[in-house]
Amino acid sequence: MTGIITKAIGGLYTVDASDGIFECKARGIFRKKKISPMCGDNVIISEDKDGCVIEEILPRRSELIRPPLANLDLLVFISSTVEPKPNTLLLDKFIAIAEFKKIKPIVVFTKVDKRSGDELVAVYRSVGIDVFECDNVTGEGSAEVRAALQGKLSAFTGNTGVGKSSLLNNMYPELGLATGEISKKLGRGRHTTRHVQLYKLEGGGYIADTPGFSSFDTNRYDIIFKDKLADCFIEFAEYTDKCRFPDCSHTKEKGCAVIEAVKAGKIPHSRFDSYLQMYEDAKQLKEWEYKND
Ligand SMILES: Nc1nc2c(ncn2[C@@H]2O[C@H](COP(=O)(O)OP(=O)(O)OP(=O)(O)O)[C@@H](O)[C@H]2O)c(=O)[nH]1
Ligand SMILES: [Zn+2]
Repeated sequence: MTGIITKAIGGLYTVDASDGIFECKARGIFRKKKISPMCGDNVIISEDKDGCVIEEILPRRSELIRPPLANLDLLVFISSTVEPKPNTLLLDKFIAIAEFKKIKPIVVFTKVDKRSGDELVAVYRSVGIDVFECDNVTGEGSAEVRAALQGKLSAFTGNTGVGKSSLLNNMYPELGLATGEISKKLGRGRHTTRHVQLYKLEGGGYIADTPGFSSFDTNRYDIIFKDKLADCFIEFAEYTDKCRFPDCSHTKEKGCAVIEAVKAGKIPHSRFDSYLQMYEDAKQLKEWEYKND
């Protein structure tokens, strides 16, 4: 039987399989190989008189270590247009990390009833990122986000107060009804538990409750090597091979095609500013400090 791990606590795994939900232990072989099953893992399980066992972990599409989560398809970044104020540097940091991890980033601007998100939306759309606008008071925009999440494994992140819970409640009223305070829990700023958990969505897909992941504290997660950073800004791709110097850092060089594109208005200034800032941060770090796990 195959299934997906929806909870992993103390060596006990909850697996959602076609035949139902099973509590499983892992084969000792995993410990020997130093791999441990994670939430989001697709696994093959077997059942005997002693209970259920995870026999095999299928290849991962993506992998996050903190929080431990496999096969995440989408990282959804929620940002308010007003209060708390949008912070493009933090947003770009998270988008870059998602790109680095081969997870698709999605951006949602909330509170558009109070302030238009048009300018921000234009920036991210021009880059080629999927962007949504939501007014969580009326629920406008939530159906579009929900449709984008259908059939995927997604995680939400965003500063406290941006409207994560409100959006989740608008998108999945059934989740709230079925499980009480779940959607509030999913959106909470300060997590009380340390465990990742997946919630199954009606119509297919899962949402990850990722403790500690909801605040924009990127430094605690991953830092991208400076020579890999440009690849994480997807709109740079069509210019980087046109730079005069093959080892161009795209920060100040003569004949840098990326800088030319910024000047010509083809790459948004705010994105380039974020790149420069992140490049500076990456330069400060010694190699052993990187945790590109
Ligand atoms: N006007 C307006 N208010 C909103 C919108 N979305 C959320 N709010 C309000 O903003 C406040 C914070 O919303 P929450 O949904 O609790 O935000 P959160 O991101 O879940 O916050 P944490 O749980 O602290 O992480 C609440 O008072 C909401 O009513 C919106 O689109 N428009
Ligand atoms: Zn360059």
